[in-house]
Amino acid sequence: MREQDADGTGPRGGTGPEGGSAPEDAPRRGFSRRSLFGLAGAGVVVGAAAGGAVGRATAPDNSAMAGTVPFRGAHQAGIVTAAQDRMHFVAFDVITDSREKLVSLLKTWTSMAERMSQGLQATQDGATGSGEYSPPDDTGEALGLDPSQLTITIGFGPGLFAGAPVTPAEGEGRFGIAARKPAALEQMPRFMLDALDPARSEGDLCIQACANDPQVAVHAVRNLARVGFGVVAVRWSQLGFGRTSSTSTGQETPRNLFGFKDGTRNIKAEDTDAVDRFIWVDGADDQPWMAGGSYLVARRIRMRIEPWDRTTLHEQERVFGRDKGSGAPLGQDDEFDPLDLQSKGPNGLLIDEDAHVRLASAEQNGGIRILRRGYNFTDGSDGLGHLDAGLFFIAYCRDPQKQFVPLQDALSRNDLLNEYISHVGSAVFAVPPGVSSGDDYWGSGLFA
Ligand SMILES: C=CC1=C(C)c2cc3[nH]c(cc4nc(cc5[nH]c(cc1n2)c(C)c5CCC(=O)O)C(CCC(=O)O)=C4C)c(C)c3C=C
Ligand SMILES: [Fe+2]
Repeated sequence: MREQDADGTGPRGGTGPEGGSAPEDAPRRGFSRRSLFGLAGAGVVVGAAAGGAVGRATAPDNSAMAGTVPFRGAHQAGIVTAAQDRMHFVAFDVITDSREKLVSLLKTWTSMAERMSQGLQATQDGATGSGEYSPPDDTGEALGLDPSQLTITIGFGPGLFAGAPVTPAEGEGRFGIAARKPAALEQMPRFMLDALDPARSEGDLCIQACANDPQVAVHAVRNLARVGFGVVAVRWSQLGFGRTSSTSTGQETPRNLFGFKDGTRNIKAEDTDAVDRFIWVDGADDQPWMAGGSYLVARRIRMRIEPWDRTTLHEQERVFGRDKGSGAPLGQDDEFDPLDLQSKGPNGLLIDEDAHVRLASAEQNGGIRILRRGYNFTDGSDGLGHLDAGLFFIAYCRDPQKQFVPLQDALSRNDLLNEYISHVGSAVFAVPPGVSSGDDYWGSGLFA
């Protein structure tokens, strides 16, 4: 992150705020301590892969640190963007009833998010430019760090549309937008075995910051939260340290904390038919302001790693229906071999009737698919001698009621995985389309 940009228009050599900049266009940053480590890390991964050893699928290489992801476009970044290695997710309560203050914050956030995605400080004055007698405009912990493919994605929760109006307004609700609430934006129903903690659930707004450097993601969330003082309050937040799915065919499939490859049959950005069909909202679906947007479902899923670690390999593979080493469907050889749900061995179905992949498959669910973009987490201890570890599951879909809800309903009833997991947090957000040119801002269509 550069200390200050000279003209406020974007990074040197970049394509400006409209086009964003591709990784190749990113500003050259010299050899900081961090980028030397990045190069060394890349070397190790390449070397290991060439030797046939098991490398770290999610290790960031130098280009992953230096690159920027375009902020503007028809869709927000951070959805079909190749999943970065780190995440900081935060849900906010809006604590004002002033529509004007909320809109003003959304405009400020848009400008800051665009700058930070470009590897710039949150504002032009930054950490040191607003004089000795004012609090710095940027908190400073990302100074000297690379952009790290930071993406910042915003979502609007159901609560934003609700509440009694303070002053009579067009569409009712506390911000006059109740009539614009999409039908798809309903809180999740209660699923079987849900053990939800209200303090880790719901929220009026969310920010998903993903990057290949954890400090870059945390810096982004922290600075947005900082300027939201008096308008928003942090309700809950979650750090994620390793992606649990691939969203691009160019990415190696990572592993979750149960040690299994996760994301093999995820929707990939290159499959544009599936992306259009299952992720992006169409203008005719419901509320026109959501055209080009999507819906985000977040589930904090605790994974009982201690009993899992005492379970035999055979049982672990039966639970998922896949081979632990290769990731292949049981009965097949390679990770990407087709899932044959009918194939039988001497003891019956090779993929158990209640195996996770069977119950979650499109074949078993009327063709439904979702985009998975989750992260591993460990958050200290549960106070009972266990690690509080799990998967912060993030799904993007065109209509959560028609995609996530039936899928999770089926899983919650019969999934063999249920013995080892527990859903402890839940939230849903409408993710508006991307920001276009000029003065456009996050949610402009909703507040127009
Ligand atoms: C409601 C949706 C899903 C939840 C919740 C969920 C939790 C969950 N999943 C794993 C690990 C794996 N999931 C895999 C596949 C898979 N999972 C879902 C959906 C949910 N998972 C889908 C739609 C699929 C794809 C099914 C298919 O079509 O084959 C896999 C296998 C590899 C892969 O394809 O990704 C693993 C492994 C965990 C650990 C977990 C909760 C903690
Ligand atoms: Fe899954």
